[in-house]
Amino acid sequence: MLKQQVTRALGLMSGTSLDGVDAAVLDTDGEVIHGFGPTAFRPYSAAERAALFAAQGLWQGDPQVEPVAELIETAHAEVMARFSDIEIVGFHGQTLAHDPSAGRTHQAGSGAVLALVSGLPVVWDFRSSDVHLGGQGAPLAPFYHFALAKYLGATEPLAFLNLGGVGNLTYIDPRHDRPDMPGALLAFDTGPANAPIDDLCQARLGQPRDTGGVLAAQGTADDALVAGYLAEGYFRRRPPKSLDRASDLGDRVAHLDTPDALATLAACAAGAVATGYEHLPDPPARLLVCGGGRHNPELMRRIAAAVPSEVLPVEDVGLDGDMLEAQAFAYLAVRVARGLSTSCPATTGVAAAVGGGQISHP
Ligand SMILES: Nc1ncnc2c1ncn2[C@@H]1O[C@H](COP(=O)(O)OP(=O)(O)OP(=O)(O)O)[C@@H](O)[C@H]1O
Ligand SMILES: CC(=O)N[C@H]1[C@@H]2OC[C@@H](O2)[C@@H](O)[C@@H]1O[C@H](C)C(=O)O
Repeated sequence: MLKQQVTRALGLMSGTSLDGVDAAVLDTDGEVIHGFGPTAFRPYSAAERAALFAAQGLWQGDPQVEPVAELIETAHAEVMARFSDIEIVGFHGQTLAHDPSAGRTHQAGSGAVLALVSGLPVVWDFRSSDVHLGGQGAPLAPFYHFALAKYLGATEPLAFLNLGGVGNLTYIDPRHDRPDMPGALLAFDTGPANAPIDDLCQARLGQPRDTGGVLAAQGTADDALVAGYLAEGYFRRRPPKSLDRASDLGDRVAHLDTPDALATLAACAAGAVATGYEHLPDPPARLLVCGGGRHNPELMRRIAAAVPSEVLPVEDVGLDGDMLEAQAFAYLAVRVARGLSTSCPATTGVAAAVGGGQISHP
């Protein structure tokens, strides 16, 4: 087991938006953040994206997974080769399927292969033990968000919002000493965020996203559709709770023209965040936003209008919003190596604080 020492860890994240592999170096002992290192992004080609999209819903053991896992491992090996002086790697893999109610989650790609390729210890399969113990298996970034709140010197509750393919919200009370203490954290997936927007753009326009939210800004949201959607079970259910990439939002907006459909999807994503606030102990003064959705001004405008917090991209407090999740898996890798927990009842609903992930050595 790793001793309590500052370790240079590389985190690798390939998220539900299927845009590419984020890679970021973090210096940490698994508790305190000591510094941030270099970062890299390795985009998926259109063909790789299409293969990952087609593989959504596949479980471990399906023969169709093998070529997709190879694609994922190759892309990650390429980006790992750009780094030096790394001591340990946190490899998230690519979520292909997620059904915590059945105790199952699937992050494709083998950390054992990457350990052999890189010659480094690789921590991976972060979510399985959590779902085996009755947890949602997600979100896992909250323990890192807690460490970031300490790093920022926060003394009052604040929240982080990640706007990836799916959105997730973490409420932090930094007056607590440890992330797994009751009251220190509350976290959950808010709802679909960029994934339905990207899928609609891909299907109708052959482009991967609504860059800058330009099209959504030209449309009018169908407020009745948004209100009906947000009245449904998931949004009302108390956390912990998590989501798969899949949603039926594309079908729901199929009758709308493209700008109106995109405005409606942005309103659903923003409304899901605002509805999520109903589950927080108190509205935090500041909502710090990371993930690709913060590059979409239309999404950010709608969130700022819908929540009683100051809404800021994490860059406003000196962090890197494109690399925060990759840093999170660097942080969690060091925690796993030190035998520390990576989730707790308030973040995933797991029965007790648990450390996820297995370690593969070269
Ligand atoms: N300039 C931009 N304008 C609009 N949207 C953007 C822009 N840049 C990125 N995005 C959106 O952000 C997405 C990528 O976000 P991010 O990398 O945070 O997601 P992810 O980590 O893959 O997902 P998750 O957090 O759900 O695992 C893109 O797919 C796109 O929808
Ligand atoms: C099953 C899965 O991969 N979930 C992702 C997804 O993308 C965003 C949201 O849904 C979050 O719950 C999680 O990722 C981040 C990194 C997390 O675990 O914190």
